[in-house]
Amino acid sequence: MAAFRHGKIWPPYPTGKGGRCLESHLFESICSEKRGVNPKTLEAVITLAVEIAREGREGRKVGTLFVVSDSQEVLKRSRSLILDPLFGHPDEVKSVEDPDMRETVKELAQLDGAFIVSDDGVVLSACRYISASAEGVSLPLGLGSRHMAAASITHQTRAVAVVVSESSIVRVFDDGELISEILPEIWLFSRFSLHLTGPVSEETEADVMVVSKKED
Ligand SMILES: Nc1ncnc2c1ncn2[C@@H]1O[C@H](COP(=O)(O)OP(=O)(O)OP(=O)(O)O)[C@@H](O)[C@H]1O
Repeated sequence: MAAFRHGKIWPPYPTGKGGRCLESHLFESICSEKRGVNPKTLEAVITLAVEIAREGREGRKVGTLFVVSDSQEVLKRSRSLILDPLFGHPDEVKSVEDPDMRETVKELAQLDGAFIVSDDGVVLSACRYISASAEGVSLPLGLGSRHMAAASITHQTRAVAVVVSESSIVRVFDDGELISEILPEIWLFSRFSLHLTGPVSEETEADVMVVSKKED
């Protein structure tokens, strides 16, 4: 079972085989204090998102969305698509750093909708439809409704959103803007098109590339 321990993804990928372990400082520039969300929670969510993008589920690609922090405002701007599978479970078992919870999230990620994660790292709700208005949000062309929901909710609240695209790219949104694209190894061997525009920085480690918008 994969786990997030001491700032590392462990065991290495693919799960159960020999290989590398991804040091968490690859995500440090994304998870800085200036995002206004708990950096430890954001890092755990991004690491989980990269795991989902790389592993998929039962041989299939999986896409999903995490909305991190400002959870009361995010809950107000979203609704359950089905009876919430996380409802009624104590917060102690719903930490995004807990290996059992991470496996549960990977299973639930196959369902429609978003996960809502509190600033202190509790996965509060799953399968949420985000109904934030897209007014004033400009998204790079070619991204669909999951990405629009991520951009919109971060425009309307103080949350940061992490999208796992079914095309195995992880994208991070803050303040209604795409701020980072994370490419697992499959993309590094082929042509890929980034949606970030303007000056960007690139970091590569253990077959993961992080491309981030350069801060002003
Ligand atoms: N407002 C929303 N809130 C939560 N989830 C959404 C919302 N809109 C779409 N989704 C989810 O995104 C899924 C894919 O939609 P779509 O293909 O339009 O998105 P996309 O941005 O192109 O994502 P991908 O790159 O994964 O295909 C939907 O099946 C649904 O589960």
